[in-house]
Amino acid sequence: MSGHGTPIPMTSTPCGPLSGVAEVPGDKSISHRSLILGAMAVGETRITGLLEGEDVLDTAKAMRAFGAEVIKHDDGSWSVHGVGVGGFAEPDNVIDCGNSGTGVRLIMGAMASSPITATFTGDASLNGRPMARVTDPLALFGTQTVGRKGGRLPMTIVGAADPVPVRYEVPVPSAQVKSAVLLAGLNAPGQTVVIEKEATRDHSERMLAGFGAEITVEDTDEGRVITLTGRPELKPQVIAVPRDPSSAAFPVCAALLTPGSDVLVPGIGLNPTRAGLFTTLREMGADLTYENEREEGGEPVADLRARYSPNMKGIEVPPERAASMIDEYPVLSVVAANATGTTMMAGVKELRVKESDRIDAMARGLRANGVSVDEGEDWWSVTGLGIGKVPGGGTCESFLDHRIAMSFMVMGMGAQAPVSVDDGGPIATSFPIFEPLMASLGASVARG
Ligand SMILES: O=C(O)C1=C[C@@H](OP(=O)(O)O)[C@@H](O)[C@H](O)C1
Ligand SMILES: C=C(OP(=O)(O)O)C(=O)O
Repeated sequence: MSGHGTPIPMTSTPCGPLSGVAEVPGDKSISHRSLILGAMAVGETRITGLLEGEDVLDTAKAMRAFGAEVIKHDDGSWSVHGVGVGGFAEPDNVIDCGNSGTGVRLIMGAMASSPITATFTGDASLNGRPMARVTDPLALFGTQTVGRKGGRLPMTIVGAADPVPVRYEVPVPSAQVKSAVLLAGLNAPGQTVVIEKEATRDHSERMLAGFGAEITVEDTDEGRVITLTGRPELKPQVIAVPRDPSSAAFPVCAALLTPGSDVLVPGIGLNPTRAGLFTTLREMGADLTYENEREEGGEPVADLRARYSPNMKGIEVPPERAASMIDEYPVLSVVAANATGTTMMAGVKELRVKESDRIDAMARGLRANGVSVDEGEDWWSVTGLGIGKVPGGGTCESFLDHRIAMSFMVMGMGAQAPVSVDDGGPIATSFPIFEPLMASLGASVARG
């Protein structure tokens, strides 16, 4: 539950070379879904590689509150004893999802078509984020919602006693909205159809199929049409969570920026709906290779090898790539500052409603460290200074946002003077081993 504790200032000092193997934690999106779908299956789902970050641990707690048994074993694996679709019990207290948009939005969907009531809250960041994007489609199933002005948490959802299936075209590119509707559709009789104009991460579709739901995906002129048949009996699964590409982004980018570096980041999920950053970095001229490409647990996986890349050039990132790298723009902007020429990032309005307004948060911190940024409502551009030329020396606000804090720590590694953040506490939401992992590669990230 980020944002409840004392701020943890952190400073990253220029370093290099970084070398070694960076074993980043499990994928956050797949971890949330493993717990939620496990709770909606009948029997025991076994999970290895679960991300034990605060966001996912809050989802584990929530699944217990809805009646599932969630256990961590001594060998580090997890079990979820599910209650079946439609089997959720009414929680006897408020569900606190901490800092996690994915957690709260998916759980709202999962409970929406059951005759129970639940109240959701989060930290100051989450309580400022828009929830109408989820509660609007959930109302079509028959739920009622009472929240704060502007559709903000804390919010109570009265689940539909007699849910009806829906057909819904998602108005914003959001896998969270898509997934909330699909999860609600599980307990509605008949076919729920979700249409997305732009493809977003497809873990829910893949995992629902894995759990035995009847689900089809068609690419049509309307967009991706996903059809789910309600009221399946979900079968428990054995899940090996691949390592998170969004976490891999930090050691990868750090290696590109620090002289002499050569870092291997093994076992990274390279689902094409997630891999946009790596494509972009290669277009910029990064020395980034995929080794040992394979399939694990229904997801494409590879070992990433990143080496110091002194000759990267700014590019225009195609807007249609945005969804596949939406969480990676903050750290991309740090790489862009170390490239030559301008990097233009357009079609990224969604960045303004994440844990922070990420365009604003990065622009402030980049400027405080000597980098020029231009911005509009749905675009921003960074003027590259060339490798190693970012002055640094500034302190950045992290705005309760893990990705902002980690991006500025990476910036400090390749800058001319140390870079500080006012609060690195939120890093524990998605990457609890960030500090020891970066230290093991040779980076100098210190508290204070
Ligand atoms: O579905 C998911 O697991 C996620 C979807 C994305 O959010 P949006 O759906 O809001 O784009 C992403 O930013 C988040 O970190 C995880
Ligand atoms: C946007 C993110 O997470 P969430 O929406 O789950 O809070 C993220 O992890 O970058």
